[in-house]
Amino acid sequence: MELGLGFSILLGMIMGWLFWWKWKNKNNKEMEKKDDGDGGTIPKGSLGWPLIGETLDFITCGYSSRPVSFMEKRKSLYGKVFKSNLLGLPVIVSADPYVSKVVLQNDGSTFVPSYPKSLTELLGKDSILQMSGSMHKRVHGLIGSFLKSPQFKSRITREIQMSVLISMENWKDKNPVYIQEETKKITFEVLIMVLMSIGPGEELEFLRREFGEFIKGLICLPIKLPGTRFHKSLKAKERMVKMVRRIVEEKKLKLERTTATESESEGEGERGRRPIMDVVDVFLCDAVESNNMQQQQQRPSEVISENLIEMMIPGEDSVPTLMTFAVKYLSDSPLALKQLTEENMELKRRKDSTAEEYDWMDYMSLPFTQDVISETLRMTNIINAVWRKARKDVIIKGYLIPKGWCVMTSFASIHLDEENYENPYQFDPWRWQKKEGNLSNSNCFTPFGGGQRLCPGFELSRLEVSIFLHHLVTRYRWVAEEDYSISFPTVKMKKKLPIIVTPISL
Ligand code: HEM
Repeated sequence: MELGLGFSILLGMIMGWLFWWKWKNKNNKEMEKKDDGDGGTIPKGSLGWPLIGETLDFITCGYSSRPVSFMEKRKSLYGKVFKSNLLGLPVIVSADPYVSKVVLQNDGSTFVPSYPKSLTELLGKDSILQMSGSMHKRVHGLIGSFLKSPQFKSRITREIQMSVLISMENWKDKNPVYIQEETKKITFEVLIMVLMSIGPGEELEFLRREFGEFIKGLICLPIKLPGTRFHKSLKAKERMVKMVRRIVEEKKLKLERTTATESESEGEGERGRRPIMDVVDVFLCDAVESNNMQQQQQRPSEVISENLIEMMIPGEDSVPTLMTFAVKYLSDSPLALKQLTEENMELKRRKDSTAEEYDWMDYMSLPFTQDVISETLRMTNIINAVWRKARKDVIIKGYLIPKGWCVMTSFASIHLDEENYENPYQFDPWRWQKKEGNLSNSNCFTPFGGGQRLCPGFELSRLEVSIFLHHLVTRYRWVAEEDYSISFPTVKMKKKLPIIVTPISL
């Protein structure tokens, strides 16, 4: 009896699989028929196994020492643009700089961001990462202009310096120093300062703890049952929203009072003088200035709080990873470390002799330091790809991307392609001085994405790393203990990069 039941289930599964396979092939053939009509062809490639597609190979390569091997294998079979099926979705993978550029530069009319379900649910419907069109353009512009403003730059330079120096102060008693942990503490402090002007203390620690809990659920099964990973993340987010909302409301009250006083005493012209200290101010002032307070009052603090929490996601892990890998590459490349130290010592001597404060430009205009950062970004591929979904059929360079399919623009494949970079696996900051061939082609270097969604934090990230490296090499010598990188699900050093530091006596 049991044998009979088992056999029936097995037969049922085989029949189901055959139907699915037949249906899928029919669908593909229909798609390919479409190719002839309008001039584009769906790229070559394989959709892999039923349901799982090529996901297993994708993940296995991700865990290996060479995560781009998934792309490399298929590039050699099908070319730089190929089709696949990943995480249950039909995908066009692009390792072609031009195709990726066209996808990234789209204004949202053809391509919209595509994220795993767990992430979209945790972010909520008003999320910046998911919005598109004119609303996205406005919010992106507001954040970008704030982060580029001279007032912000000079204030944040001082804040970052302070945070780096306080952290490094204790290092000599800490050996070994775990770079990945130390940098995470520094950059989280900076991020929260940028977003809502909260300095070290209980509130910062609360956010650090809850955010750590929240992000664990970004890539998991989106099941809301108590006890599940996803449910714990949702709860952590609720606690954060509650706290951030209080801060937003306090600031809003202050802003409303100032606005009322201004209108009574000095008139409209004075509004531009309101100091904008952080991203909360940016959002609140925008609401006032666009005379939008009424609409904003319906659910303002909630949406602003959610947006702020969501802005922590791209900023929280990426900058410390960049710092950690810069230290790793420099530890393995004594010549680069020597040149970087000389350049930074020169700046330190100049500053010490004049007793002048450092400003944004002092750090950002060190050419070799910037080359070290570019080379670290190229090799580390912190965000190795972005995903978009096609809202309609589109043809790029003769490739048809069907409506509903995703496009994965693989930055890592382009950054590690020997057609674009000679000896791509070699850490060579000097290559940026030559600026030959494809190095001058900005489509071949996109660690911060591109087009409408170009990372608004790109200069801030470079500044943070420049300040960190400056104070590291002018204060300490170090020896790195053995460690190695892992790439899945995110890039990091397996043992958090322990280093033994010795203070430099000048
Ligand atoms: C090394 C550090 C960083 C890297 C490599 C990085 C990379 C990226 C990339 C590739 C994107 C584009 C995503 C897409 O096209 O869908 C992006 C978007 C974004 N990044 Fe960064 N990021 C970094 C640091 C930061 C920091 C410090 C902040 C916060 C201040 C930040 C805030 C954002 C935001 C808000 C977006 C979304 C922009 C939009 O969709 O309009 N990022 N980042």
